[in-house]
Amino acid sequence: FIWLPFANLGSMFETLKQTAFHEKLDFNEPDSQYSFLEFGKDLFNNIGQYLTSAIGNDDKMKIASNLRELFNLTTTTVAPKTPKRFRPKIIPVDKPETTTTPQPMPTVFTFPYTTPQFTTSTPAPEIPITYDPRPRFRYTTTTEPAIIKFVKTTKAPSTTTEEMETTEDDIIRFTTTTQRVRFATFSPNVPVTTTTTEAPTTTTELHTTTTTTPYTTTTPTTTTTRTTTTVTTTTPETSKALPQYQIWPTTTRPFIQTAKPIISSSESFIRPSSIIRNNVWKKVTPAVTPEYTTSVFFTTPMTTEATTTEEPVTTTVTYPISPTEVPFVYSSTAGIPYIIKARKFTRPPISEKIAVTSLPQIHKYDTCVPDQRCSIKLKSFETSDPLFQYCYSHSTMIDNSIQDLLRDTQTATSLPQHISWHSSVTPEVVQLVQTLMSLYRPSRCLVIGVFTGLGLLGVAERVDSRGIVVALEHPAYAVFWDKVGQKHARRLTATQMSRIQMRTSESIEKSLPRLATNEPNTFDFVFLDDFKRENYLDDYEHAIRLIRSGGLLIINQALNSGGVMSSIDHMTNDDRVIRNMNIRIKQDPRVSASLLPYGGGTWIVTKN
Ligand SMILES: C[S@@+](CC[C@H](N)C(=O)[O-])C[C@H]1O[C@@H](n2cnc3c(N)ncnc32)[C@H](O)[C@@H]1O
Repeated sequence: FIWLPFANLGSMFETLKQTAFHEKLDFNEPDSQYSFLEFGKDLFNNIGQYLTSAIGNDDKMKIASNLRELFNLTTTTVAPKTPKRFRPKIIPVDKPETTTTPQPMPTVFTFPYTTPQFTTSTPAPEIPITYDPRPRFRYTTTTEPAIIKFVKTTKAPSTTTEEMETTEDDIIRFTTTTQRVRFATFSPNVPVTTTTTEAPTTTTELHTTTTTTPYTTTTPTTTTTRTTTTVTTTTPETSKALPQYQIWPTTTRPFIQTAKPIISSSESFIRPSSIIRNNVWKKVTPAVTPEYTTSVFFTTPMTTEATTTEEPVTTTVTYPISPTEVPFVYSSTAGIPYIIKARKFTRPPISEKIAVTSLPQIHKYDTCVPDQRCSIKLKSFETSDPLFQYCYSHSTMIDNSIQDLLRDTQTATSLPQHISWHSSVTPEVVQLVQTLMSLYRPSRCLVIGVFTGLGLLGVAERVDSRGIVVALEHPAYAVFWDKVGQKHARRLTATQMSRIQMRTSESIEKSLPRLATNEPNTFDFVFLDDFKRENYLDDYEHAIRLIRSGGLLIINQALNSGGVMSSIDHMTNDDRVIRNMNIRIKQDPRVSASLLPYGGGTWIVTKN
């Protein structure tokens, strides 16, 4: 009674009455402790008004006590109400998470490290972390079925033979294409040297045969002369057709291919033997090798011309043409059929400009420049810093097939403008992933972002023999795995290959939350290497939900080429998101994590 507000006793009694009503207490019962409410309301109203106007607070308390005695009221403790139904705690989604706990001042050394000095011009304020811990998408379906893809490719050298009829008047012009690959060697304190290597070539040979067949009609005897030219194309084995180079020699310095192939053309003219008479291309068999697609175009109809000779003549002429990696065979005479061989997938026609601009730029690891976006090159592709080169070159060498895949990624065609082979994970990170995976052989692995599959194959090699590797990729970019990565997946055993579950039916923004909703806490290992860095914060949250306690998460490209250290004015959007993610990981009580300045910046995160 005395705890209630004292301003207006009348309304106070009204309130009590309401309470009693809600508690289902009958205040009209004479025995009820609330029975005074009904009769005393008006009386107390008057007393209340009097008290309010006439006396001070202390006196009010005394009077209240007297009134209690007067009406023989006992103070009873009312049991707290049990909540009628569960009310979930509402977590603010957009509010920034801030740490309010004051950090003790370090005495001996500073940890975590202080803000770098180079950002003094505009001190970077803390960027609010806006992340939504709830799944964005709710799906009722179960996990989508695994799509397991197998590739079967042949890599043996192949020879194809095409036969055609031709004539001496016809000048057959062969455009031969030489591929030269420039690549540079660089290592600590050694200037860049550029070497040019001739790519092994395909040889084409012409064998011309003329057969004259007599046949009898009327006098005189008529014979048909038919000239056949055989074009034999020999394609060397793919692996030999590409220049050999190594990324991680264990004993010598790193030797990195940095340039793309330059294609130059030369022409040679061949006049077939004078015996050849007929201008007829009789038969053209498309040369289909595993590496080539051949298109055959005919622009003239087949004709035969009969001439009179005494006896059949057979002659063979051989024209070796070398090099002809991508031969164009056609006639100088209009209307003569020609053959165009489509270019090999891994050998795109690359303009001189691209080849020249792709020569390596040597970056030394350095501090950032004030008033600019910070750009630090740390990847083995880019740095010539002695420390990093030493570390990278002394790391265990990744196997040849991963080097081959990297090389094919470098020369792969049809890369959209915004993707280059630089999007590929670096070999040193694949090495790091494999080393960590060897420690505890995870069973259920997830690779977010596949591209040509360098990381995916690295993971597939180390996954436990009973495990699986789920790989998420955008449908629009799945082509790189299909066309480049899968070719190299043949080095995996059939069981290793069958462990890869490629999911490319929807974008990561959809597939990852769905997976996190359906299969939380089930993955032993997650490799996050998404191209869309603006999703990194969300991806991190989903990845943490997916990983079991004790599981491992590796995040590639966590420094965004140093951009995360820029002052706020010079940050790109991606820099901001990755910086927020880094802050989030630093503050995340669920994990224990280390950020290494290795590759493009690598997070090693374990879930507690
Ligand atoms: C940096 S690359 C991954 C490199 C790869 N981990 C490797 O081992 O070389 C990023 C990949 O994420 C994919 N990606 C980007 N945005 C995506 C999205 N929204 N959904 C699905 N995949 C996406 C891109 O297609 C690209 O292949």
